[in-house]
Amino acid sequence: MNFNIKKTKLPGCFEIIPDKFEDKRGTLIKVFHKDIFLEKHLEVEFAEEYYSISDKDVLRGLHFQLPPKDQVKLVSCISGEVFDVVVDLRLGSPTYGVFETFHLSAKKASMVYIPKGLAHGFYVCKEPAIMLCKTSTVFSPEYDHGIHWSSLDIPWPNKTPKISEKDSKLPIFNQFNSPFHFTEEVL
Ligand SMILES: Cc1cn([C@H]2C[C@H](O)[C@@H](COP(=O)(O)OP(=O)(O)O[C@H]3O[C@@H](C)C(=O)[C@@H](O)[C@H]3O)O2)c(=O)[nH]c1=O
Repeated sequence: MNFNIKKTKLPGCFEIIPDKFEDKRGTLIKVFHKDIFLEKHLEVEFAEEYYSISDKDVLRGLHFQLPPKDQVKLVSCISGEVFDVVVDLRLGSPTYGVFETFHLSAKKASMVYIPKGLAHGFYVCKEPAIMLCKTSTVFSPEYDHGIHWSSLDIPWPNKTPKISEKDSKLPIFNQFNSPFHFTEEVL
């Protein structure tokens, strides 16, 4: 088995397309393989894994943890469909302030590998959307932070999504003083 690792325009951020094993019963998809990830120079030390279940029109994000609790994330949509977004917040990055979008679905099965210093969020196009997320550090509420979803003219499919009260109070990108710095290591 293998993973097709596609570069995105954001250094260190990849779309990962796993092999699909299909037979008359259905499909089997592997979302992580330590040796292959090591070979491809991807993070293998994940500290937590969780999933969220969301209805249509829900938007979660754009989230990240602040240093020193910043984290690599590996996300995939295992039910429904989402419009997924990452934003580069790394000062000195050639793509600082640039976003990348992905269409993730249970059917397509691709994943997004998100390095430290990027904000992440998604909008639910088809419910129930189940998003699986591995993180390289444990959840730390004091370091949990984000930028407002409406930052940067991201072409969200819906301009009036359902969001949490916490997300409605996040600062917009232009008012966020980024503590993240770009390092060549992610290339
Ligand atoms: C993310 C997270 C939340 N929680 C708790 C805090 C809160 O009471 C409840 C819901 O948290 P939130 O509102 O932050 O959940 P949510 O908005 O789904 O947060 C997620 O959004 C997407 C976009 C991501 O990228 C994820 O990494 C994560 O930040 O779950 C944990 O205990 N551990 C966790 O790892």
